[in-house]
Amino acid sequence: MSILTFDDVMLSFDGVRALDGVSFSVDPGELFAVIGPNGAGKTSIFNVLSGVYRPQRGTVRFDGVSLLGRRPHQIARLGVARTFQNIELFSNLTVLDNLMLGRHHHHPYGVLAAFGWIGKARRSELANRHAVEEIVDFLELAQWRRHPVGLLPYGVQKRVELGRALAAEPKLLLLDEPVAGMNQEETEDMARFILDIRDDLGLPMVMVEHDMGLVMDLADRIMVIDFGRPIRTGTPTEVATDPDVIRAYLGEEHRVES
Ligand SMILES: Nc1ncnc2c1ncn2[C@@H]1O[C@H](COP(=O)(O)OP(=O)(O)OP(=O)(O)O)[C@@H](O)[C@H]1O
Repeated sequence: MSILTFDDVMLSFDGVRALDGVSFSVDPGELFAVIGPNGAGKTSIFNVLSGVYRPQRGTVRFDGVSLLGRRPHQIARLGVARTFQNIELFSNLTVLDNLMLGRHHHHPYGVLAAFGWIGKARRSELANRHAVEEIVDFLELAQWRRHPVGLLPYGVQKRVELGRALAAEPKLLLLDEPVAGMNQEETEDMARFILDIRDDLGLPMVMVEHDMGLVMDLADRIMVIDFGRPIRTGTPTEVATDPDVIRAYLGEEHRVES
């Protein structure tokens, strides 16, 4: 039983077809990657998934409910968390405070305090702090926990952003070019954390990424798209040896000998 299904999704802007009959599904615990050349429609898939764009045709279902017509914050509340190509954190706030903000929908104390339930609010705050400290340990952020995010190296900031997404305790994680702009060491660290998220937390992920090596190494399955249409969906080996994929996108140098 899939956790996410995209079925025959069509999205166009003034006659430009960004997505033209895209279908795929993601299984529980699966790391599913979407690759394709510039303008192929990768970001559009994420924007449909997170409620930014509404497709003209097709269905999108997550955990048994339709996502179409829902606003981004409603989709987030259903358990879909996202990281962004450009870091979206509060650079003046510390790592801990940014992670706490990732738990905002676990923060009932505005209302509780208004009714005088301060004790309960305090317990909720402690539970949130505890959850955030677990993420700090998991992503090896302890040495920076009280540093303002804006002063940290780029690769660490991207890791904090991943932590902010995890802080929401999502059921599905969308990773938008998680290693874009990273050096090799930062890329290897991020790859390790992505694998830990899948293997230790069992969290399903959809990843859009240009770094072909990373996608081939990490993903369980890959969908290759071009001009808004899926060319091939399969395991890394199946995709890398598919003649249509090689012709359309990968180039001979990426061919996996089998
Ligand atoms: N808001 C928009 N208005 C008009 N056209 C758009 C809009 N968003 C996307 N498109 C068009 O849809 C197509 C797919 O774009 P999309 O950004 O999804 O591709 P992409 O694969 O993410 O590209 P990149 O790798 O460059 O980020 C492109 O032709 C793009 O110009």
